[in-house]
Amino acid sequence: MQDTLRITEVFYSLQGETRTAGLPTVFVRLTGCPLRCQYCDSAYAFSGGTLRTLDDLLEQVAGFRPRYVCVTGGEPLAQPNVIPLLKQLCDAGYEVSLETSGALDISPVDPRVSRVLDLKTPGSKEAHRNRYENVELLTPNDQVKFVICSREDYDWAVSKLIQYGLDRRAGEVLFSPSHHDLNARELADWVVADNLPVRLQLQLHKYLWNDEPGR
Ligand SMILES: C[S@@+](CC[C@H](N)C(=O)[O-])C[C@H]1O[C@@H](n2cnc3c(N)ncnc32)[C@H](O)[C@@H]1O
Ligand SMILES: Nc1nc2[nH]cc(C(=O)O)c2c(=O)[nH]1
Ligand code: SF4
Ligand SMILES: [Mg+2]
Repeated sequence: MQDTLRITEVFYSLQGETRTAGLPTVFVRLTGCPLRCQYCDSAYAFSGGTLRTLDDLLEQVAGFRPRYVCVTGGEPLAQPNVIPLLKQLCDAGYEVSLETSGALDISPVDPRVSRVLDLKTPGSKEAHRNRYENVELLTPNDQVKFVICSREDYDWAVSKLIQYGLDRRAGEVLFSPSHHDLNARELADWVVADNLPVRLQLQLHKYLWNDEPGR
């Protein structure tokens, strides 16, 4: 029996988030997540999916001839075989990123991967799942993201930014409005008023393609 992963979708699109926003990227979305963030835009990946071998997945990714590959979900780290997948994607020469809730240990991830650690805010209703040991492991190749639902979430994110010196640990600190919960302009004005060392992130794919799966 070959190593397998449960996969919801593999698609080629423009990266809508993070430091590679706007760049053509292959997305590999793993099925299943132990969290239930109030705002989750990918709930269709909680169940279902198809069991795929690593070889089969690597071959499909190669068919797009990408430079960038983003492994997301669901929660990718909930499937142990994501670790060899990430290594093999790096070995194949792609620039690989991993989107993770940060509820699971990020230490086994290949150091060539840019880990995008989402620190869950109180507004997500899953902040109790944050594994703060992960914060100590961040390097300049990694990114930290806060998805912000309200002014209370913003104040909480600023307190974590200061408490952990996140802008010095990670290569990027991203503040993203929770789509439907918070107006992007309001968040932009707060970031400027407070002169924060963070990047406002808008989900480009939602402006381009609304909320369609596979885009
Ligand atoms: C769908 S999750 C999958 C990866 C992983 N489970 C996680 O939470 O990082 C990918 C990213 O989308 C963000 N996201 C989900 N729903 C969102 C929304 N309504 N508005 C803004 N960002 C959202 C998540 O917070 C996370 O940073
Ligand atoms: N275009 C596009 N960019 C993305 N970046 C992160 C995504 C995700 O769902 O994790 C995503 C997505 O679903 N689509
Ligand atoms: S951890 Fe990620 S996939 Fe899971 S519910 Fe939260 S946003 Fe959705
Ligand atoms: Mg998405």
